[in-house]
Parts: sequence; C-alpha cells; structure tokens
Amino acid sequence: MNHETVLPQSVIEIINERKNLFNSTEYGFLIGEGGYSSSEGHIIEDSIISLSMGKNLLLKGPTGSGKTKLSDTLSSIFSQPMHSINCSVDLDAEALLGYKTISEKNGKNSIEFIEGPVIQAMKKGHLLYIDEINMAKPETLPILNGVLDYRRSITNPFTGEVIKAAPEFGVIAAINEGYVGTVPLNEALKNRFVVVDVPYIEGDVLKDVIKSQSQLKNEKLIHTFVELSSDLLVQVKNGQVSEEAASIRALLDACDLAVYLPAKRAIQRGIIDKLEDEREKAAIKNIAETLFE
Ligand SMILES: Nc1ncnc2c1ncn2[C@@H]1O[C@H](COP(=O)(O)OP(=O)(O)OP(=O)(O)O)[C@@H](O)[C@H]1O
Repeated sequence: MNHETVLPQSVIEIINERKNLFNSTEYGFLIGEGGYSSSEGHIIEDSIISLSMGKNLLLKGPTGSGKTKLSDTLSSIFSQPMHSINCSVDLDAEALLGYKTISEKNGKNSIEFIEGPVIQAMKKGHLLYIDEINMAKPETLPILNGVLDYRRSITNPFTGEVIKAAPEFGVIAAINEGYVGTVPLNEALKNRFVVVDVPYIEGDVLKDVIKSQSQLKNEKLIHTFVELSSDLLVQVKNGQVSEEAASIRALLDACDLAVYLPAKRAIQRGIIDKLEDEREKAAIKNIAETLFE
C-alpha cells in the first residue's frame, strides 16, 4: 500500500487562502511517492499551518530523518521556490545577505550588489531554508533577528537599503541537536520559531519510502531492512549506538547496495563504516548477522 497523506480540510483551506498570494495554481493535496512521509500526520499538518500563519518553522531531528525532504515537500505544496543556506562556523553576513562586486557595463566599471539568499527570498516572497542553524557562530545569526520577528525587515548593512519581506515570505530552519560541532541555539533566536520534531520513520511508512526511493525491489529483503531499522532504533533508545546509526539516509544507501551486494556487505558499506566507535560497529554487525543470511 502506498502511504499517501490526504491533507485535512482545514489545511486545504489555509493553503487555498495562502494560494491567493500566488499566481500559480499547481500544487498537490496528496503527498505521495517521493515526498516526505510520516505516520504522524501532525508533522506535515502543523508545519503547513505554522508556515501559512507566517510563523518561522524549526525542524528538529537527527541526521537523515527527512528534514530537508519535508522542506522540499512544503516548498512544492505551496508552489514556492526555496533558497538555502548551509550554516558552518564560516557563515558570515555576506553569505546570508550578499556581497558587492565590480561589474563592467559599456566600458565603465561600477559597483554592484549581488543579493544573497535572505534578501532574494524576502523580496521574491520565497521560502528560506537555514540548514544546521546551530552550526553557525552565535554572533552571526542575530543579524536576522528583525527578519525573523514581526518586523519581517532588515537594513542591508552593505547598501543601506531597507528591505521589507513580501507577505508570502517564509522561513524554515533545521537543527540536529547534540551533533558534533553544534552549539546550543541562542534563546532569543530559538524563541522566534515554532518547533516541529522530525523523528526517524518506522514500519509500513519506512517500507513505502524504501520502495519509492531505493532501487531495491526484493520484498523479503525490504521487510528485513525495516526490521533492521527497528532493531537499530531500540539500540539507539537504549544508548547502545549513536542516533545516526538509524539514519534513513544510511539505510537507503544500504538498500541500494543490496541490489548488487550481499545484504551484510551492503550494511557494512552503507551503515557500519560511517560510524567511528568500534563497539557500536560490532553491535550493528551482530544485529545484521542475526537478521540476514
Ligand atoms: N520521512 C521521510 N519521508 C521521505 N523520505 C525520507 C524520510 N526520512 C528520510 N527520508 C529520505 O532519507 C534521506 C535523508 O533525508 P534528508 O536529507 O531530508 O534528512 P535530513 O534530516 O535533512 O538530514 P541532515 O540533518 O543530515 O541534513 C533522503 O533521501 C530522504 O528522501
């Protein structure tokens, strides 16, 4: 069975309201194959409602849990292009807002400002996706405080231009708490978002995601990979292995490889060898030995 999420009437209405802001008429009410899937319907519903009401959305979940997929799905539901920022310690105001450059026109040099993702998304009324927001240096992001609160505006420090966001502008950020290199998100910044947890999917929903996103078509193997994932999640909950061991991204890699490699070798390459801790690796190898021939 394909798990398509039929959006509740209230959500369809709010999308319809919001749609009046756009020219486009093309968007899907069914989130089907290839889109974000979850047995917890509230994840998609709450995200849509929050964005529709002009709230900033913070997706919180471990690596490979579908945060980017959910953002892409929201972008297609709203028929709204998305501008992305990948945060790192090197992220600076220029990477967010844009930079000045010298350009030549009719033999004359002039200084031109190339708009960055924040200003483009604000002016065009697009979505802004801020990935790994807790990887940025704490002093960099406060520049966005005015963009993220009721003011929805910023004074571009490079040009002096005051930019007021178009009404349909929306912000989605993603955070992977506890991951190496992350810093706790500044309270004032966190306070400007509504938070939606994005956990790893399990069971039939996971089976459908494997079927639609992996090249693996062998039903029995797919079933066993779903069991593997469920066992890994138990180990994560018991603190035996780190959260990323149960990443859906890694699982999909292993499923793909299992089309051509024996399953245990596919798991070694796709899941085990991505980890550092020898005890963790041995624990997962052990589970794989018991499940796969
Ligand atoms: N619930 C889900 N529905 C559909 N696809 C999913 C889901 N969870 C994970 N995936 C798939 O797993 C892979 C990883 O997902 P994605 O890149 O969205 O994770 P992420 O949470 O953004 O990871 P990271 O924190 O490392 O950036 C993608 O191929 C995505 O399609």
